[in-house]
Amino acid sequence: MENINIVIAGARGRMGREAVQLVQRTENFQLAAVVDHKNDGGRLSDFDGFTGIDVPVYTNMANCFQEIKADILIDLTTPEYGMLHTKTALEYGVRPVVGTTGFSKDNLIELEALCREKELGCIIAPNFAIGAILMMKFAQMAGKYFQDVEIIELHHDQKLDAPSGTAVKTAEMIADVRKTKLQGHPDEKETISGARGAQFEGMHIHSVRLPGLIAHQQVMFGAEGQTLTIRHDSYNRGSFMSGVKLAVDTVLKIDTLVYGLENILE
Ligand SMILES: NC(=O)C1=CN([C@@H]2O[C@H](COP(=O)(O)OP(=O)(O)OC[C@H]3O[C@@H](n4cnc5c(N)ncnc54)[C@H](O)[C@@H]3O)[C@@H](O)[C@H]2O)C=CC1
Ligand SMILES: O=C(O)C1=N[C@H](C(=O)O)C[C@H](O)C1
Repeated sequence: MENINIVIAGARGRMGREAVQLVQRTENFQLAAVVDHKNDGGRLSDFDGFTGIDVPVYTNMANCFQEIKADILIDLTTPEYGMLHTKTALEYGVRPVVGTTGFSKDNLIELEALCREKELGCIIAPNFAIGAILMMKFAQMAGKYFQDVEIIELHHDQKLDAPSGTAVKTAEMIADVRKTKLQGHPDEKETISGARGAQFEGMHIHSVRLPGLIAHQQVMFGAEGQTLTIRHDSYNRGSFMSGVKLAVDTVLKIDTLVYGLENILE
């Protein structure tokens, strides 16, 4: 089995640390470098928690790809930098696996075109947890039969984006099959702004942020005399890693943009 050379952006973050561990313990995965917002020219081992992981740190993605042979970029940063990193990777012939959430529709359209132009694969996965993918697929199945749905996503209070990428993706998947409906009473009024949450094609999305939580989502459907609740819980960030591995293995074999792990799960 040939080695796969991987660069991780955001390696010192909550997800990045877990991804470094995944790469370290996977036989043919090789950590080539990391991209951080500080310590350019340093080594990852300079930072707490990375003893013995002696790879270079870059603050500039283009400089990194000019000096390092890489097959894959794993990006776990912020939407602004994630987009820049993903475009730079594709420009340098490196295939991105992106877990960073908060990309806009326009971002996805731009990246799809760039993948086509470069004939390179790129996987953008709002959620790498297999259970979360199933939750989204089950919610999509239910959305065909229930027009009334509310999405409640619950995350740790250090999360920057709301609603979560998973909630947006879930709403998009349901919208693909659901007959459009503006939910709730036509005359309903928020006496405190935001009480009914965000709206996506008439569906409501509610974002809960609390210390103690990791990543959770429940999709509630209602109809005459019944409700259906589909829920997924990630209790630790290890829950995302089998999906990251699947994405790395798969992105090498494709030459288009894939948005959502459900599209590659067999
Ligand atoms: N797809 C999935 O399954 C999951 C996705 N996420 C997403 O991953 C992203 C990161 O989440 P966390 O690890 O919780 O956040 P975090 O805040 O712990 O980590 C982000 C890291 O990115 C680094 N960073 C910021 N700007 C940078 C730059 N210009 N260059 C390089 N590194 C930079 C920060 O220093 C930090 O170490 C978020 O967008 C989050 O929504 C999180 C969990 C699961
Ligand atoms: O920031 C997080 O933690 C998570 N982000 C992703 C999202 O926005 O959906 C995936 C997971 O929910 C954890």
